[in-house]
Amino acid sequence: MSTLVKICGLRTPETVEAAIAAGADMVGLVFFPRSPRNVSIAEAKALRERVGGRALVVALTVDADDALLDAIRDEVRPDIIQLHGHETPERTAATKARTGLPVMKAIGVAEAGDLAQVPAYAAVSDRILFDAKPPRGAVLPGGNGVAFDWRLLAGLDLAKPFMLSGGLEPGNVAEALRITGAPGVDVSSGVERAPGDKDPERIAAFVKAARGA
Ligand SMILES: O=C(O)c1ccccc1NCC(=O)[C@H](O)[C@H](O)COP(=O)(O)O
Repeated sequence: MSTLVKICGLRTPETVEAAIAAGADMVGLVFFPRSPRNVSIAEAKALRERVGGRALVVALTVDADDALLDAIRDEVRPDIIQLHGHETPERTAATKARTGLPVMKAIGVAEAGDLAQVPAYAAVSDRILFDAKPPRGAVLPGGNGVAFDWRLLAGLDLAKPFMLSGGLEPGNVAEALRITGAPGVDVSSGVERAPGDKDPERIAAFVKAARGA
């Protein structure tokens, strides 16, 4: 089966079009004001309308309150909510129930022990996203361009679909897929010229490399 590809942190119509033209399955919109990839509700709504049904729209939130979740659900109408903060399994389940949308919970990985929490989240999530834990002192909980040891996921037996992220780029995604056997990959920094500035050529190269793996 073809590898699922998510391009995260898109902010402009041009880069949304580049991701779709490259064949991305999912486009991620970041709702986190401290991120250089942050979008307002109004900007996200316009991007969402542009995407139409050509890709799945993922709304990325970080410990969002109910008001923000409601605004995203009602105005942006994403296909999936990504939870990238310290949401507990209970909060993850409540978010799914409140929004009525599939939920993808991000789990930060640095060592094998970090995987102990996976069953609790897999029970209440539709999909798991394995990402590198942010480096000490990082401002962002994700989108840091840092990889973790992919061998930690080798042989993973998970009843839910999952995606791999963290430090992926056109030049290493095939190797990451070979080691992890992940059914999907997610990238942000690895397809940028600078934080928040996506490069259409790198987006195309990334999708091609992931699909060729
Ligand atoms: O990308 C951001 O700015 C961001 C901000 C706050 C929370 C999460 C964020 N990104 C999460 C993602 O899904 C990224 O695609 C993932 O962490 C991989 O990022 P990268 O290592 O830069 O490819």
